[in-house]
Amino acid sequence: MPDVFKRWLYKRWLALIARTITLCNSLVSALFPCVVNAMNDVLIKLGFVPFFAQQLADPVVLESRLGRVISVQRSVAMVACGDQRRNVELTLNLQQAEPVDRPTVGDWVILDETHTRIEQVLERKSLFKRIGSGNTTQFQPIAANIDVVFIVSSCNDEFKESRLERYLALCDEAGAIPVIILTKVDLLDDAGGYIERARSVQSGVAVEVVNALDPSTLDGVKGWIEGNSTIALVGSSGVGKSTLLNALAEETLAATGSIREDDKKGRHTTTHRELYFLASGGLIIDVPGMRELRVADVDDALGHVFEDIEELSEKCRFIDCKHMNEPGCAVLAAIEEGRLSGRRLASYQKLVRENEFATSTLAEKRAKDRSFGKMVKGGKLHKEKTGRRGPL
Ligand SMILES: Nc1nc2c(ncn2[C@@H]2O[C@H](COP(=O)(O)OP(=O)(O)OP(=O)(O)O)[C@@H](O)[C@H]2O)c(=O)[nH]1
Ligand SMILES: [Zn+2]
Repeated sequence: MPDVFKRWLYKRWLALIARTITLCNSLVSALFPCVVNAMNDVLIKLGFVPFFAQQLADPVVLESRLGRVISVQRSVAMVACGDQRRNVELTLNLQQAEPVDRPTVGDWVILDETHTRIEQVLERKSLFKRIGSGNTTQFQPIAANIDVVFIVSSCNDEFKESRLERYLALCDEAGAIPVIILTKVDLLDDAGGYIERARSVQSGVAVEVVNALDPSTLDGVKGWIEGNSTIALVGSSGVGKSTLLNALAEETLAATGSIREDDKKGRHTTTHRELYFLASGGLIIDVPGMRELRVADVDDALGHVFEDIEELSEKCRFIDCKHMNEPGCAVLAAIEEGRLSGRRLASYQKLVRENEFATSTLAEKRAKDRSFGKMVKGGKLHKEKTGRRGPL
């Protein structure tokens, strides 16, 4: 399928999702007027859709105790609740939950009756997550309930195909639509080479090119912000995420900082994740540049991002071909003939290895946690029984 057609399909797909959401909203209003009274404009501007309404049995919760997480600092979260912003604590249960189950930016949450604590996190419709940095093998949630991810990269030495492939795999796993945004196009005579390279990282992926300092170049990017959709801005420090956010918002919402001249790296100006509201509609989560972006559970996602390699490997002589030096390897033949780059195969193999290792470590950990949970439960049960026996 030609790339232009795939990009067109992506845009149509986004428009279809927006229309479906509007249609669902109308259906819910016709069928459940009380729910919809509560699903007022404010909630809808916060990105509320029927997917979340279905999880709430009590309309009172909808009216007064539902909120969207704007930012989280340790055990305190800033939550948009109606027209107000509240600093609320996480309950002890949530503080002790697995990191991935704790509230994160973009989550819909239910507060307790005093509006001082988060009681529950609603099921997410999407979640961008990575394996946390350091020695951990736990998922760290980055942004929840996002529709589109702007993967930002600049037209200079920072640009790396392998980094984009990693972001694309995480985005696919998250269940969001990826758009690669190339910034700093004003510093080049011709950005054609960067555009070509960006398009080569996933068949049909959308690529937009901007000078984030010049609002007149942003029409293509704005086309991806439909209604009250939520967008996550990800990419290395210094690529211009906060600059782009400010330009889209037409006001200074986030601080920006200069980059180092020698290696074009940023200075990690943005230090925490935060959800911002655009006056024109739409919500944007600015994510600080992440030094490490480890993947897990991206088996299917790698199949989508590296569709070309997976298609070629079906023609390899051996079904378990690793494309190292096996005879009859269709992938190596494609490299030999210049139809595939060696860099892309190396990047694919690296991600496959990393994914296999991290996914099996996670599975082991989950199994251990389950058996530990059973042991604790067993012990508690025993105590309760002993307690009840009392006088014996
Ligand atoms: N010439 C030019 N400079 C840009 C562009 N986008 C951003 N910059 C500059 O690049 C520098 C870094 O921009 P930021 O917006 O702070 O980058 P960031 O991605 O938010 O960085 P972190 O907050 O550290 O993650 C600033 O000096 C911006 O003015 C662009 O399109 N063209
Ligand atoms: Zn092969």
